[in-house]
Amino acid sequence: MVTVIVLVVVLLLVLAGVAAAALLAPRRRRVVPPSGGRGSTVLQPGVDYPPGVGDDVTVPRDTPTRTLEDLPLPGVEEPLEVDETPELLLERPEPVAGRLVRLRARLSRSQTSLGRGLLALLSRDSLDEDTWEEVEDTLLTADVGVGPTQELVERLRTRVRVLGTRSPEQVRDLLREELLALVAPELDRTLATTRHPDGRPAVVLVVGVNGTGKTTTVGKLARVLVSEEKDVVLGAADTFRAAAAEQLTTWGERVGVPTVRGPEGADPASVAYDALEQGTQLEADVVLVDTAGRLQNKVGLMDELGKVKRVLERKGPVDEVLLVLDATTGQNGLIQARVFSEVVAVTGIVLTKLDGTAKGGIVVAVQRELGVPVKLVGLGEGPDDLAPFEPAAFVDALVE
Ligand SMILES: Nc1nc2c(ncn2[C@@H]2O[C@H](COP(=O)(O)OP(=O)(O)OP(=O)(O)O)[C@@H](O)[C@H]2O)c(=O)[nH]1
Repeated sequence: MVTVIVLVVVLLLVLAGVAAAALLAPRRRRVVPPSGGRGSTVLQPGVDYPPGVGDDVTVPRDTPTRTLEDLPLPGVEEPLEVDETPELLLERPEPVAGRLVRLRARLSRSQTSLGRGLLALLSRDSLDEDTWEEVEDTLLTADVGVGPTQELVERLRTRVRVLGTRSPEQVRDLLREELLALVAPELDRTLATTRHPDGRPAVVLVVGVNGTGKTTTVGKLARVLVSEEKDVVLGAADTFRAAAAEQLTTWGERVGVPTVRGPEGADPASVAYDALEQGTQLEADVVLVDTAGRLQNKVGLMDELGKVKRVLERKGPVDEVLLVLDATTGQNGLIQARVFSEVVAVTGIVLTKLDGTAKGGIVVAVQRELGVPVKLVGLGEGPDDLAPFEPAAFVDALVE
């Protein structure tokens, strides 16, 4: 009997406790916003959900009333917010095919002394030692480099001897063949810009000394990729120079490509990583990362570049490391190339400002130096003045 009374009392106490808890608990329906992006905005009681106990029900007068479509659905990930330029205002980049042909006039104009100079020398009736020395000087002046120059002169000497009398056409063909061999047409110059099967975008890291044209090249390359119908995301990891991020954003906006940037002086590696994250979320094909122009003798800065690469590699290997070299700096460019290749494994070279120098021979020298192909050439300041490097078209422009 006593046991029954105790059980009844315990039961009554439990019921009373439950009732009290139900009365005291705030009647608030929690709406959990999806993480990140627009979903992280603060939800307003009375706007987004019915006000509960303890909620401030006074809604600011200027709070926009949200429609049903605006409300985030539970469990539905919202897309990342990307500023988009209206379709009508976007520029249409020029197709890539045949660009080098369009820019050929510029190339041949700047390389007159190399191409025409050699043709004139080799067309002389008798090729004495002085003439061969002039041939050698012409090649060296154009930055072909000592080794390749000696090789070429040797081969030309042999072939001219075999030919005997030569027609201008024969001389041209001979020179074209030999210069082409020197430019190594067999090298693979394709750019790795295809999304990986696991959905990861291709990552292209662009490095080089300041002023060589890195930011401009990233902007131009974005246009090349857009013209190939690729989805691109830009990473402004040049946090050293504030204007660089601005410059890159403008390049992107012109063709509707988003740019990820950080505050001035931010860690470049974290900006690069964020760009890759966004690229992945937006299902982009390629993420192009611009880096700060850094002097090759600043060990700390070079370390920083290594860090950018390592951080990107947490998601998978970096697909391309493009080293931007200014063709007008000649041998100095070679020194830079050597230093950069020690820090990051360079996969391709972009030779800029070839329109403003007679030193086109640097193509040969830098490929020899690094064992890496020149993949792109800059031939002007215009937005579409970047062309894939085509050895045959390049040599034709020299000897035409
Ligand atoms: N003529 C010519 N000028 C070029 C070419 N490429 C780049 N430039 C110019 O070179 C200058 C420097 O280019 P940037 O892209 O700002 O150089 P950067 O390497 O990014 O410089 P930092 O951001 O300081 O590291 C700009 O005035 C470009 O217009 C080219 O192929 N031909």
